[in-house]
Amino acid sequence: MSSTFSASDVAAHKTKDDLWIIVDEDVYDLTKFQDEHPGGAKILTRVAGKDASKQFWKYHNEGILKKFQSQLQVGSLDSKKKPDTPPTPPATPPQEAVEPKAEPGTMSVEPTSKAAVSEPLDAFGSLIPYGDPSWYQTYHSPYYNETHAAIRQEIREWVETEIEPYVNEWEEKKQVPEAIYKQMGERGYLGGLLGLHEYPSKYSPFKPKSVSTDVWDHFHELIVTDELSRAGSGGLVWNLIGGFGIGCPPLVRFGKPELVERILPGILAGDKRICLAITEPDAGSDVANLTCEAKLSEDGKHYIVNGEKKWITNGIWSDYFTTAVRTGGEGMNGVSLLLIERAHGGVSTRRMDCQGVWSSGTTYITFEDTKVPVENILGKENKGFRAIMTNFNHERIGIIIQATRFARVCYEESMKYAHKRTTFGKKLIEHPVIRLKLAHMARQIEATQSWLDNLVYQAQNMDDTEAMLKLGGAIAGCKAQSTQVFEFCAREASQIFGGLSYSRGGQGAKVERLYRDVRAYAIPGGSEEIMLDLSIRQALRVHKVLGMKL
Ligand code: HEM
Repeated sequence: MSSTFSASDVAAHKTKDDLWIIVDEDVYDLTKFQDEHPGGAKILTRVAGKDASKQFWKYHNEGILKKFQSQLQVGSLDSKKKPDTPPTPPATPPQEAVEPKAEPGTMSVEPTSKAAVSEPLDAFGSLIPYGDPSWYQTYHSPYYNETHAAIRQEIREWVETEIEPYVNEWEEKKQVPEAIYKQMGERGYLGGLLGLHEYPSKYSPFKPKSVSTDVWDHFHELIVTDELSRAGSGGLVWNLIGGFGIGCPPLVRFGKPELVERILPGILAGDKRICLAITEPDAGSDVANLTCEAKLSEDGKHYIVNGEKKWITNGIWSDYFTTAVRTGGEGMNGVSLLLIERAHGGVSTRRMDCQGVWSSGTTYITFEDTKVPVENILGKENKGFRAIMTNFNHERIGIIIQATRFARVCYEESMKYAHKRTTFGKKLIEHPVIRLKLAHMARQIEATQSWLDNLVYQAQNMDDTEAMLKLGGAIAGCKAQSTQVFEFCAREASQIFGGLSYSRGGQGAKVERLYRDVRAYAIPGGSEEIMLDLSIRQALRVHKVLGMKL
């Protein structure tokens, strides 16, 4: 935007038929827009020709400007400085600035050894305390390095410009544009979201731009999911990675080489979609009891599949279905995993209307005499249960990452709003009752993040079998922890936003939406009740083997 104006130039456009305003030294022509302005036209005429920054920020958040800027901005004030790189606080504060004084009741302790101390990274993001994980905010971390910072920067830029401003619209339409999913492939992100120890370069036609695939690890994967979640929409995240993140890993791990070579590159490029079909109308967390049957044809070349699947994320858009079927007798030893292709025929999908995650495409599927070649089996016949269990850890880690970031979004939005909104003559942040709410949110978010980071580090350093056995319990416990924290934060944020989070859209949009998304996290992937019980049972089983003494 090259045109520059003086404040008096703008002041000349002060009528309903010629209505300009200034927001943060940028000039907007609202003449045509005023009649479609959701806040009304009259309120705009009151600030016509003037600097309306204060009024603007009272009623809107950043996303609005990003969305409308290209359409409405006509220039900037001549007083506006050219943008230069924003000053970032140094990662290590200068020596003289550090004068820690112990608060009453605290102790000042000298570090005893510097051997294990990693250098903190430069500051990134808003620096709202606890608004991002601590490694974003110049604190030390044993897990994150410059390559993690690079992928974080790349995704945040993409999400803030091309996704976040449009999320409300997409959610109402219950669909994310296909182009966004395609970009997930073209940006090389899909290949990095499989929970593998190595990036599958051989099969991925595209690679991430800012990080070499040689160093790609579980923390890069965590960051992709985490930064996507900052858009504050479970529907968006599940649309993009919900089906893929749980449906594709079993294909990669257990599929026959010819099958993997034939279909994986198209999936990783973002051209084809895959989902995981396990849950049935009568079998949710109780996987061993599923009834969808796959009978071997007389010539032994095909399975004939009949049955129903329910609450399947992305099913309506999927080309491939990683499906749990009964190939043998009752219980877990009669279950197999089969890669069913829509092209096999006999596959019907219909959208289900749900409380939350609207743009995720929750689906009811029926298989009627679907003829699947035996080559499409994933792993061995009747040994599918183990594959499903291995997959659960990856799925649950994904849920923990998302739920923890959503809790943080609720907290961050509340913190920003508490600095804007005045009640009873004081900003909300000046009321102790509001600070108490924020404190209870922050302490739980930080505790969950630390547990999550530790679990990801463990998973990174264990092989799949060890991780499945040793981490299964803790991941289940952390899943329940993260969804309860998410639920708590969504509730508290909603109380802070009041009516703004009861109506849809506007400043409370993220909080309103996330509040509706809570159950989509607390129930699937193992309900909280089952997760908590498993967290103890599984840990006891493992620690008995480790030599537990009671
Ligand atoms: C670039 C200029 C502006 C744009 C693009 C814009 C856009 C919007 C949009 C999209 C909404 C719907 C709510 C949301 O999604 O956040 C809205 C609501 C509103 N706007 Fe604006 N607006 C602009 C300027 C202003 C100004 C200068 C004022 C005040 C003087 C104002 C007052 C309001 C009010 C009161 C609401 C309703 C808020 C609510 O429902 O709580 N807007 N605006």
